[in-house]
Amino acid sequence: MTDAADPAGPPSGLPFVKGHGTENDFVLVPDREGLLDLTPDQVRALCDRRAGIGADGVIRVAPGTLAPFFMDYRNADGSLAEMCGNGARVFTRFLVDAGWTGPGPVTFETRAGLRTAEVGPDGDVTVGMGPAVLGAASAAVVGGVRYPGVAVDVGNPHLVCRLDGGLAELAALDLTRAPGVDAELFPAGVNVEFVVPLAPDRVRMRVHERGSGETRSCGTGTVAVATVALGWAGRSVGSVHVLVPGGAVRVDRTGQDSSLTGPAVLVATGHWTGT
Ligand SMILES: N[C@@H](CCC[C@H](N)C(=O)O)C(=O)O
Repeated sequence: MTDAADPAGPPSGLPFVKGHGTENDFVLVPDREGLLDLTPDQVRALCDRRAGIGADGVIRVAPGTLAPFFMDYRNADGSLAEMCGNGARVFTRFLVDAGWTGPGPVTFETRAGLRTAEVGPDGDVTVGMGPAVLGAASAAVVGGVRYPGVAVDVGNPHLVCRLDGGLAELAALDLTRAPGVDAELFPAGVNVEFVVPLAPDRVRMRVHERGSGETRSCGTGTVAVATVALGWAGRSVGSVHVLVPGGAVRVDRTGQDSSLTGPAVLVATGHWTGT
């Protein structure tokens, strides 16, 4: 019998915490000393929903060089990403609940730069998401149908496509495979959002994430979508409620910068004894 299977013995394996933000789920690996070197194979094994813990991505909670903490985010396929909005909320929830930081604002490093986040009185977490910058017009192809869209850089790449066929068209999209995109415009891949406007300040979306497939939510994606949706209403600032399969978040855009507010929940802790 191994230690991990023996309730009387000390736990062995890699300590982890499982959490999610609007059902975009993550395995967090606390690494306070910055000693761990996660391999792409380990990330894939942790994210495996049948043979592992199961998640859309892995977040190593590590020390930063420009700030006390570094959010080291990896997609489920083992690839690195610059930023993860839902992950940033869950990362903040972990830092506060674990006592690594106090209840006030906390600044941490991501591959897209420094971000500041805070747990609000209602338990929701607000993250300063930095600039969201509109790019070129492009399109995504799903099931042979071409959906026009626009590129948005939120630190990571997005393509936001508006659907005019309403919620039925959104629900019918087959996102089990990656949408076809312009590989020259997106040489490092892209996260693709499909959006239906519901009101000037309310939209519903689905997303196919680079490196993870269809997920129940994407925080950077909601910021990209809100930026584009405000433009449809002839605005560049304001608040947008974004409904995703896993819940709802609010994006507040002030100038080029945005903040993202929504839930962040830790659901389990344990020791991973896989390889
Ligand atoms: N789910 C995340 C985004 C994660 C990274 C993305 N898949 C990429 O490769 O850019 C979010 O909540 O923002």
